[in-house]
Amino acid sequence: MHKLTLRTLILLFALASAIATLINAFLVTYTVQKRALVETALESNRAYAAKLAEIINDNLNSDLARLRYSATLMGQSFNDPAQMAREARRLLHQDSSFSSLLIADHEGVVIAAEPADLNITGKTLRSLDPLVEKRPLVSPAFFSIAGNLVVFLSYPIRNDAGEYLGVIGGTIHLNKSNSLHDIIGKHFHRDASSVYLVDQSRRLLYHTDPDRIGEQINDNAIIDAALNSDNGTLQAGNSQGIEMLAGYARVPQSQWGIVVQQPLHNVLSTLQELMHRLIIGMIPMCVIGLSLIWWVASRISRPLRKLADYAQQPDTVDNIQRIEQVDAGYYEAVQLKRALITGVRLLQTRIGQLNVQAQSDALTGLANRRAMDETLTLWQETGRPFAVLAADIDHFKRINDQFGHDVGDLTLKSVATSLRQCLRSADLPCRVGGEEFLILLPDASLAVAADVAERIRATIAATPIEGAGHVNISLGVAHWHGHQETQSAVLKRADELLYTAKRTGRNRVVVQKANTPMEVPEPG
Ligand SMILES: Nc1nc2c(ncn2[C@@H]2O[C@H](COP(=O)(O)OP(=O)(O)OP(=O)(O)O)[C@@H](O)[C@H]2O)c(=O)[nH]1
Repeated sequence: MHKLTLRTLILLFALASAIATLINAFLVTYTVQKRALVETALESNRAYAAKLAEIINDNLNSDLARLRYSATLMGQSFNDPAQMAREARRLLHQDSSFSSLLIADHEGVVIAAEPADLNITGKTLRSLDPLVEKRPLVSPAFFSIAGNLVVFLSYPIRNDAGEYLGVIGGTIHLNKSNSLHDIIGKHFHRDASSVYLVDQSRRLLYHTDPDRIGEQINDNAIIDAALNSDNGTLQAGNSQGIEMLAGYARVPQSQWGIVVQQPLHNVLSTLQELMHRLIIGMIPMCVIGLSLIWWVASRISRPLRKLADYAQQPDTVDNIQRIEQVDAGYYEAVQLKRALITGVRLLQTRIGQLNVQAQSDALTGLANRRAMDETLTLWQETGRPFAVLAADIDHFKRINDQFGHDVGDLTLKSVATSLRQCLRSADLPCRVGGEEFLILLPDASLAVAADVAERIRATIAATPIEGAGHVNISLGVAHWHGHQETQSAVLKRADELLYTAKRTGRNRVVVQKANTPMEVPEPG
């Protein structure tokens, strides 16, 4: 049997739709939120990088401005080493921008340096670019004469006649606390993000992780972008292969690049947390929704289910009543119910007709032997007492022979009509042979049965038949005495009594003697 019910189908469909809708909503929400978060993170990193680049640039410009002031003074007293040393000391201690100060002549030989313990006076500068360029410069990172990783800010010294005399420069020690650390470190305070500053040669001047300062980084798309455009954003893998959301900007004065970045997974973790909460929050509504669908599905399917069940038992006696009691509730079920009632009625009527046909004699419409046997079986089971009349038309052969078979048939029908007229509705007249009849009289005593038999005999004798005139009938009357004898015994006895009636002159009734069930009158 097919187990898939309408309710299950509705539920499965509703469940599938709900799941598909939720997944779709979930995916759309996730995608839109992810894009928004990524774009926001990228833009915020870019803005922060641009701001840092601007501050660093301003800082470098103000450092160079201080060097210019000192260079102007030194241009006037370049031949006075003591004066130059004083100016270098003053400048170094003016603020904490530089880690050291030095003045070199036009060949790059250090003629004064602060702090004095650097011991580099008389040595030649490592980076000779300032001497070649003869303009204010910010160098890439390099290892100084003193062995420190530094950047060198320099300004040319000229006398009043504009003659180039040498250079004054300040170093920023990248591995020690310095102004860049102050600027970037002070402003930067967001979790899981990192910021770094690279020079033109891709060397780290500052990094959130101090151990990485001085490291040269090749093959990094974010650094490429930072060194080659003013500012922008990029989602790319870093040198460790971690996907990063980076904002970058270039420091115009030094052509350094500053990068602010955070791992993509870090940005998305908040979104995942959000989606997790979304799912948890949706569960109660899902449960309520599905319960509602379950209830509605039950309401929709209940009448159809009942109608389907009842449709499987169309010939059950009270089926129509049960179908009528189904609360259909909506148009389709109402129509189905009506159609089912009509169909079942039709079927039952037809079955009834077939039953009648199967149990009745086609010529007379009386019950046939099968119907009689069924009735007797029922009475046997219930112990219902009855009397039997065995009847036979007298000289019926002659009617056939004399008037033809059609008149014979007419005679049989007429006798059947007379039998019905003489009987109660509970009595059962049966045609069991050609012109032989058995009449069962339930709950009738022998005396009553004898009266009925006589009434039948007289009625038939008095009823003229078209084409045949009057016919007579002989009857034997027996009574069943209950379970001490079989039903076939009482039928046989009635038959024998009929035989007696025939033998003793026909057109008569012979009745079983009272209280002698097994005693049958001898033929006279
Ligand atoms: N017309 C007609 N005749 C039938 C039918 N069935 C049986 N018969 C005839 O009924 C006749 C019965 O004749 P018999 O058994 O000799 O009995 P009877 O002539 O009635 O004589 P008794 O019973 O001794 O009075 C036969 O001629 C059958 O052919 C039927 O359905 N229609």
